[in-house]
Amino acid sequence: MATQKAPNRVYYIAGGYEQSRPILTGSAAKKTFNTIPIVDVSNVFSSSLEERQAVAKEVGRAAEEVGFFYAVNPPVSKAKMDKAFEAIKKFFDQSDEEKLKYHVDKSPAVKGFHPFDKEKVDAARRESFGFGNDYTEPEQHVTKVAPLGTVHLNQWPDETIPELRKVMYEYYREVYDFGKKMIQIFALALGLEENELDNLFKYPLTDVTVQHYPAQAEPTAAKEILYAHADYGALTFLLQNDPSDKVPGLEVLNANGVWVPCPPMDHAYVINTGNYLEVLSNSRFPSTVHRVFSDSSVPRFSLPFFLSPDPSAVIVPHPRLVPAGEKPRYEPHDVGARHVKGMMYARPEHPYVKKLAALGLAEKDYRYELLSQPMLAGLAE
Ligand SMILES: O=C(O)CCC(=O)C(=O)O
Ligand SMILES: [Fe+2]
Repeated sequence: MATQKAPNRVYYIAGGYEQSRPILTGSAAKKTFNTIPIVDVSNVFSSSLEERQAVAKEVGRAAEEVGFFYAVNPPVSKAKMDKAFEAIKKFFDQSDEEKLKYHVDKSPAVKGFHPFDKEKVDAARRESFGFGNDYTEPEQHVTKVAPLGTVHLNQWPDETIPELRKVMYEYYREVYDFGKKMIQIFALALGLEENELDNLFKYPLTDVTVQHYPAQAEPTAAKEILYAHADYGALTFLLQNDPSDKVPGLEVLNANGVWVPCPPMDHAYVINTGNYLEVLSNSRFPSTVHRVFSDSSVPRFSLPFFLSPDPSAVIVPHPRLVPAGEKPRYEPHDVGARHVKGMMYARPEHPYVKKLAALGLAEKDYRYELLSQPMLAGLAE
């Protein structure tokens, strides 16, 4: 974080770096969004290409102008969304001792429970529980069976809250299918063939990271409880608290440096494009900056599903989206290598990261199997 911040600029983290932009007012203000668009996605699985194209057109407009939209009528069961929230609340309600049994330090891919950061007393307070792609789990065998030598990445409280794994997977399977379908919708939105991006998302990296921002005993002025950032993956599908809880929170930054509220909407997703789609689209679909801003007078839960390309994929601006005679705006992004690098940067104290660092590998040799198949990487237990 920079020490000196100019009052007329907004600061955020994007692409792993702190960046900033001016707050533009009066005649300097640009034409930009002031609300989050709403797209009815009930036709994404329609058998009619025309109907899917119609959704894609609206998605494309929202992605280009805002980078965020509410997806109403998604093909994911409302009851499954509700059950996922209920079970996860039960998880967070447990004692610290119980929750710490699933500490992210115990997973080579940093899945599990992430406690409050005790050192940052005055900063944003949130704890989280995450799981994602782990093809050793039978629940994911419909997608892929892990090759020999793959270790468990996820951690589940099967003994204390057996329903957590069950309901999370019931939810996951639906949001996963929706996510893959949305990749096709985004392909159409970019003027590509519907299945043209599918080979980049065959066995994608996924993360469901449930966030819990507890209510604070002492009321404070509203502040950033999740720092301003742009998402790293391809697409994020966010569910927030039940809107009847009246918990505001998410805010999206427009081109004038103004924060636009994006409060919960009943059983609707907030979908936003992350860095990989920004690269793929040669910046037509920006990865828009957002934050969580709240006075923390009420607890807040959020349930994002992060979809990234396959760890073996290398993402480049699609050749048909780079104007003739121009250079692509981005260098190739090696998904697996970036994932490992990002983890090593963000979690230098993680026991597994320390082992990895001790190997002294060159960044070009980073690959996802270093996490999922440590034996093959020479990191046998
Ligand atoms: O908690 C939220 O609603 C936002 C979460 C988010 O932006 C993120 O984890 O990237
Ligand atoms: Fe985010």
